[in-house]
Amino acid sequence: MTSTAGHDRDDVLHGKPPDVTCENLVRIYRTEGLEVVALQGLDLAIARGELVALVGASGSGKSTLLGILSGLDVPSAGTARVAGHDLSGMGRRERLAYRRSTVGFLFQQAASNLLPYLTARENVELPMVLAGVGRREREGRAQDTLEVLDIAECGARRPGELSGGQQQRVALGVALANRPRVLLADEPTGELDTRSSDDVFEAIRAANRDLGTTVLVVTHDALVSDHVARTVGIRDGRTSTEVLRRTGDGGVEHAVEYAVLDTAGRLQLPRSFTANLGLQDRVRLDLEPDHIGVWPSDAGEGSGA
Ligand SMILES: Nc1ncnc2c1ncn2[C@@H]1O[C@H](COP(=O)(O)OP(=O)(O)OP(=O)(O)O)[C@@H](O)[C@H]1O
Repeated sequence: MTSTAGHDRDDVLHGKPPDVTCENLVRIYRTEGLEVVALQGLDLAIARGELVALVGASGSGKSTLLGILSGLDVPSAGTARVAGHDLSGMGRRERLAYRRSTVGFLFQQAASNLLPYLTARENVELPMVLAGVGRREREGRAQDTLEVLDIAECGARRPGELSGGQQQRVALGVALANRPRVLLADEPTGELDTRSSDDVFEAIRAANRDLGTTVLVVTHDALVSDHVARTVGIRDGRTSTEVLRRTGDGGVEHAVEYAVLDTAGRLQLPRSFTANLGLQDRVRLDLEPDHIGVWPSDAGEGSGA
């Protein structure tokens, strides 16, 4: 078992300080007298320079988490920190600066937010113009960005003259223009065919590798979630599982699925396990020298192991 919160999980964080830290994050929506607990004590740590996929069923809290990390929403309780910013304590000015330069965003239909009368290059330069970056620096950075994302040949074309995948990569260039520490992507390949998805995911990987951008990508796309070193599963507003992939000797990839043990010692047992053994309400735990046994409450003493 492994946990993702805190600063001492070297196997997950590779010894680097985290860029994203959520501890016991809670978000409660109150509408018409009803309370929805969208995040219920979520823990997550993402190291600087990591690329992490976040997966989970509809309603599990993924968009709520991205809303908080993007600085649009604030948690009801718990802490969220991104690149040194405490997201619950930011004033208006810090929040604006945070959204402008610390985080970048890429959405499913990001391409539709490109300005149609500007070329790809001008679209990428626009956030730098707004941030007051000088012309020479702007042009150099736009060129670098287009090259890293493999769309340099599209620089002079307008969005209407580009494929869906190319448009999405230009949108990624816009998100990266001011060199954010962290990129938050919400279903960035959701609307694309396999080939274009591949290109967009490769561009995200290139940003992570060549620009050092820390990436959190929410996805239903197995092409993405099965090809990152770390996939975090979220269930009922908590991180519940993690799949870590390592390439071993001979280039063979190993994927190991872990349950997440949070800072309070809680873990979520997979539904298939609890259903299979009829576990509900309460279970009996036995501490063994190297593992913990979990039995149905009505199982006889000393069973199992
Ligand atoms: N503004 C809101 N007001 C009330 N409840 C909300 C609001 N936004 C989300 N919720 C509820 O919070 C829970 C988590 O929703 P969220 O949108 O974060 O899930 P999600 O994992 O992103 O789902 P999807 O994959 O469908 O986008 C759901 O029960 C949802 O109905």
